[in-house]
Amino acid sequence: MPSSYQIKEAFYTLQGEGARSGRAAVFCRFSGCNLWSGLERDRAGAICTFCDTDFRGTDGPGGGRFNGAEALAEHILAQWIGQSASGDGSRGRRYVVCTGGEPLLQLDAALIAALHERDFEIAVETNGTQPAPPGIDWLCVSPKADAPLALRSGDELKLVFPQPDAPPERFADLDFAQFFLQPMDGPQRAKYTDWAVDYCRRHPQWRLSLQLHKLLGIP
Ligand SMILES: C[S@@+](CC[C@H](N)C(=O)[O-])C[C@H]1O[C@@H](n2cnc3c(N)ncnc32)[C@H](O)[C@@H]1O
Ligand SMILES: Nc1nc2[nH]cc(C(=O)O)c2c(=O)[nH]1
Ligand code: SF4
Ligand SMILES: [Mg+2]
Repeated sequence: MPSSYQIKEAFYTLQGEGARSGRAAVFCRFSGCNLWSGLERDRAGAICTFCDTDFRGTDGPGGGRFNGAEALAEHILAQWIGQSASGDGSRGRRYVVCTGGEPLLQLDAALIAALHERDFEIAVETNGTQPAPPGIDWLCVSPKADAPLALRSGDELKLVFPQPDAPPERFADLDFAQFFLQPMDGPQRAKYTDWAVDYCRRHPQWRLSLQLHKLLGIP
């Protein structure tokens, strides 16, 4: 039986965070997360309490229930409006960012194969608590203080900062190619941004990730 995927929304924009910020991508936001129900009444008691995202249900723009990997991959392809570059094909390659919610609760080998068949490079934004299927091209892990990490290597580690029980030093020796601090959005964002700037100045292993899409007012 083919898998069924629940998608909150799917949209074409620029990646706003981390090493690949500025790159055109289809964002596929999977519904549901293992660290919070997504209901405001549950937030204070959740494992992850600072989430900036509505990932409940399938009612967002481009959202829905998809029966099978082929159907979802076709839907993602339909969002891609970028032109392919001339040349050897590696420039301007199709790019999909699987996020959520927690994408690794649903992303599987069938969907990875169906996206690769459509010439997508596949990125994942994950809280790192779930094992990852093989074939992901770009893995971004964003640890949460109270959630043990199953994924301890990858392309980038992007820590929302500050988290009192998750100082950057806790992650600095893990096997990632790049390390980012992303100021926690909310009422204190300006102050946390100053703190993150200060930390990156003193610890050059870490780079600053601003959420570009919020600064620009794009999705
Ligand atoms: C909404 S999460 C979805 C993917 C996955 N569940 C995760 O946590 O990585 C996408 C990214 O937004 C970050 N994020 C969530 N809430 C944030 C906030 N209030 N301020 C800054 N970044 C935030 C997460 O840490 C993660 O890097
Ligand atoms: N433009 C844009 N970039 C993003 N990078 C990570 C996002 C996410 O919600 O996972 C996100 C998002 O929601 N929008
Ligand atoms: S783990 Fe990610 S999606 Fe889940 S509540 Fe935290 S930030 Fe939001
Ligand atoms: Mg977001």
